[in-house]
Amino acid sequence: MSRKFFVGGNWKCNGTTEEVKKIVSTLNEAEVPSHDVVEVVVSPPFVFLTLVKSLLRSDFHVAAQNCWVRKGGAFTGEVSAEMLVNLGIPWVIIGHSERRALLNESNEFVGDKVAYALSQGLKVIACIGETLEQRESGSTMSVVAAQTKAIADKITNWDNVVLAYEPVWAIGTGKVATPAQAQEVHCELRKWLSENVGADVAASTRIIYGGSVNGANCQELAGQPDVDGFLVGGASLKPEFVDIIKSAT
Ligand SMILES: CCCS(=O)(=O)CCC(=O)O
Repeated sequence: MSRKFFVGGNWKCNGTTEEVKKIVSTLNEAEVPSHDVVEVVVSPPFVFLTLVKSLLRSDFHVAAQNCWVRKGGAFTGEVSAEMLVNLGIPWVIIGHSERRALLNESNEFVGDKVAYALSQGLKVIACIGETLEQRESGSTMSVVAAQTKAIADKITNWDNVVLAYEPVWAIGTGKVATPAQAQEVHCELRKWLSENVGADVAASTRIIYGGSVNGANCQELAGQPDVDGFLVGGASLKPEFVDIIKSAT
């Protein structure tokens, strides 16, 4: 089964109105493979979501960088899944390592959030990944399997889930996993899905890589059989994001 390549751009907490308009203009003018070949989603800060959605080309889509998902209303400062649906924002990133580490979002809480976001009609980029300490102790696969299990325990339909493997030690550090390291984890994750969820889900679920992807390393990473795309940080704010989109194989 072929899996459509997926390239997400996580702008994190960056940009002014003018800078956002400039990035969108660059994306709107870019010549990229058709949407049948690559699915492109950009994720601006909440405050720019509707502006980007209103200006972005129709074959690219917008994602929120998180959403609050618990019945009984959202905490001050949060944006609920329902609000994103109301605004016509189709995608949301959930479980990013920065939220897991800094806001203590547990595996179970992330699983609940993924399930609730899907139940509201959102499509989810679900992030998993190990820390440097966990990798150096040899527990990478047990960590990412536990994170994936916490999601699998709460959902039955994976059609609108993209799994994003983010080695925490590669985020914002300039350190990138080697293609072999990324392929090894992606392959093991697909095997875990096959053994614990089902062969069809394993074959169809996009597993994308995130962690210091740029225009120079994207081709080799994209050439790995179980790397189905990227979630790109800093480079997604630069024109080289177009080169990363073009790395779709
Ligand atoms: C899977 C999340 C990756 S991300 O969105 O944090 C980008 C990280 C980077 O490119 O440094």
